[in-house]
Amino acid sequence: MNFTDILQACKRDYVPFEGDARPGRRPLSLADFIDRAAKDGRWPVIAEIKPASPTAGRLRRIDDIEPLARSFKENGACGISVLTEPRFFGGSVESLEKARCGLPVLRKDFLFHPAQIKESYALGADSLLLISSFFSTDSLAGMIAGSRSYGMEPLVEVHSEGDIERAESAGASLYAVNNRDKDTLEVDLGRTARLAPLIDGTVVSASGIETAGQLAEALSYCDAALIGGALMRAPDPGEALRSLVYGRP
Ligand SMILES: O=C(O)c1ccccc1NCC(=O)[C@H](O)[C@H](O)COP(=O)(O)O
Repeated sequence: MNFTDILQACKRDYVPFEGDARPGRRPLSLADFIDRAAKDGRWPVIAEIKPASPTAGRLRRIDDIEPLARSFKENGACGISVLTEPRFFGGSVESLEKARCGLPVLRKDFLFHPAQIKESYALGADSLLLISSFFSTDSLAGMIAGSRSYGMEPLVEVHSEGDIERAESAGASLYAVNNRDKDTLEVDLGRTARLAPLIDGTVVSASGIETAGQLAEALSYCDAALIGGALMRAPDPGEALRSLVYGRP
């Protein structure tokens, strides 16, 4: 089950959003919260809520998202990433609203359709993930512009130099280097070291970061890190986050 398989399944399951966008909400800026954390002397970490994953299976039973999100905020997170894909990640779109706690909430999903931008805004997201390789340059530019029309700066995920070129041409400013291979799903933290220096913008290193040493290494190339599995597997996810955010090796 690789990225392409998951995307195809998401396309098959997709029901177009026809709800109301509930205009008037001003999304929070992930880049601003990343800067703020760095200025406060915290390691900027986006804490991810991920009940399950294709590589790990069931990670954590989460009966109540709200206290988990609050504990991530209290323990120094600069943002909350919420997996909303149900079949492979055990997520739900309702979790976005529940995760709102004064930090920017990222909708982490395999998004592909322009209507999903309005949907993400309506559901309470402050940002949304766009995986560069899923789009042509023109369609990615359209998705980025569409997100900005709702005040959301999308996090554009790259896996290769080609993905970076497409994202730059499409006008991205907030990037995630995903250390997980799209085909094999293997993690290579060296990808952050190779790709982050090629990017002009705010850069987040995502996937496979488990220890304070790995976080420090990632942050020597990037502005922030996105961590899911290591927090979901911990007996106390807030405490695990705290030791990463404040416990510099
Ligand atoms: O997490 C997976 O197993 C996975 C498999 C296939 C496609 C995507 C996958 N994860 C999505 C993510 O990008 C991660 O949840 C995120 O970067 C956090 O990674 P981690 O800290 O390794 O849980």
